[in-house]
This record gives sequence, C-alpha cells and structure tokens, in this order.
Amino acid sequence: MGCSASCSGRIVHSDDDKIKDAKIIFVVGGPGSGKGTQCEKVVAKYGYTHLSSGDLLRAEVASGSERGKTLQAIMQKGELVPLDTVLDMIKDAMIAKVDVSKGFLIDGYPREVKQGEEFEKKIGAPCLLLYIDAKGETMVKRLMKRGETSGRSDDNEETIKKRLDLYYKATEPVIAFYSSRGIVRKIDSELPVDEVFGHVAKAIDGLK
Ligand SMILES: Nc1nc2c(ncn2[C@@H]2O[C@H](COP(=O)(O)OP(=O)(O)OP(=O)(O)O)[C@@H](O)[C@H]2O)c(=O)[nH]1
Ligand SMILES: O=c1ccn([C@@H]2O[C@H](COP(=O)(O)OP(=O)(O)O)[C@@H](O)[C@H]2O)c(=O)[nH]1
Ligand SMILES: [Mg+2]
Repeated sequence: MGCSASCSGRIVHSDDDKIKDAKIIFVVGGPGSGKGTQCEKVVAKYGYTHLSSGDLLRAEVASGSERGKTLQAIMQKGELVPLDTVLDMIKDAMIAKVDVSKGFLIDGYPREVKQGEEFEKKIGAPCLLLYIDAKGETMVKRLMKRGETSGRSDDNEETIKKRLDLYYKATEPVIAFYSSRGIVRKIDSELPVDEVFGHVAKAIDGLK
C-alpha cells in the first residue's frame, strides 16, 4: 500500500508504510546467548521497542487460546512454529507501537533465512543485525541455570540440546546471509554483561 491524500490534502501514511520506514534491528544468537539481557539494556539507553518473538509466542500460550496450545506443543519440543504465525504477531506488535517508537529490536528473529526474506517482503529491511555470540557450552550452562527459576518449559536439558542443534543448522546461515550486505556486527557475549553492552552500544551509535 502506498500513501494516499486525505480530504484535507494531507498525505496519510498507511501502517505498512510507517513500519517499512522504521529503524529495524535484528538481534540473532543462540538460545541463552544473552539476546534478551542486551535488548533490555538497549531499551533503557535508547528507548527502542523490544519485541522478542519467543516472548510474543509465550504470551499467546499464556492466554490459554487454542492457538496457544498448538504453539506450546511445538516450543516444548524445541522446534520452530510456522513462519506466518510469528511474522503476523511481530507485524501486529510493530503496528501497535510504530507511532511512539524510535526503532525496533527484533529479538530471536529471523530463525532461518526464509523468515528473514518473508519479513522483508511483508515489513521492511533491517539496518543492523546484532549477532550475539557465545560458545555452545556457555549457552547450555546459562540456560540450565535460568531453568532453575524461569518456569520456561523449554529450559530443560533435552529441549536445550534440540534448540541448540536447530540454531546451528537453521539460524547460523541467517548470519552469513546478512553479512554479505554488510550489516552484521558480531558481539562477543562471553564477556561480562556491561562489557557486552559497551560493544552493542558502539554498534548502535554507528548507525546514521
Ligand atoms: N555471565 C553472563 N551471563 C549472561 C550474559 N548475558 C546473559 N546472561 C545470562 O544468561 C541467561 C540467558 O540470557 P537471556 O538474555 O535470557 O538469553 P536469550 O538469548 O534471550 O535466551 P533465549 O530467550 O533462550 O533465546 C540469563 O540467565 C542471563 O542472566 C552475559 O553476558 N554474561
Ligand atoms: O521466530 C521464532 C521464535 C521462537 N520460536 C519458538 O520459541 C522457542 C523459544 O524461543 P526464544 O527466542 O524465546 O528462545 P531460544 O530458543 O532462542 O532460547 C523456540 O525454541 C521456538 O520453538 C519459533 O518457533 N520461532
Ligand atoms: Mg530471550
């Protein structure tokens, strides 16, 4: 959809136009790499809107809807929910915030190259991809620890292993895909949280 002139002659931008023009940052990394931790800090410093695809899905599960029940079964197994479901949720959440948002952090998405391509067709192009990188054993350790209190049904040893396998197989190619466009900034998240954030902030400050 393009712009249309209203009766007063003012140009009216559709929701689609508005989100297409928004500043979009993808935050990609393995399970437990620290995406959510860093996004919270970006929100505090830059006022961006944080949308975690996993959180959106968990909210749907918590609502107790029929759709939520189907999602819960998929997530419990560490598999990926259908692409359109996640994309529609992200798009709705972006539209709801676009008028008040300085930019969007899309956390935990895309999980596979195809998801990125569809996002760009339906929403718009990212200006930056923050690649939050930690070793496999670090991620497992963090998630096992988080699992003691998170209440997340996928924070158990068996599902963590499947999430990690799927990350290496399906999600790592996303990084290569966007690297060729020159928008990937790799962040070492083995460092203490505040040091990691220093590097994240530098990447964001480098945006025009
Ligand atoms: N030591 C250390 N721990 C961290 C760091 N970042 C995150 N953690 C811990 O690791 C766990 C996972 O961090 P999250 O921010 O939830 O990770 P995530 O990438 O959003 O994980 P998913 O939601 O599973 O994708 C949490 O318990 C954090 O406290 C870090 O830079 N250093
Ligand atoms: O775009 C997405 C994002 C999440 N998920 C599902 O939600 C779970 C939790 O995702 P989250 O990003 O919260 O955690 P991660 O698996 O990265 O630790 C995943 O294992 C998937 O089952 C999905 O299917 N598509
Ligand atoms: Mg998270």
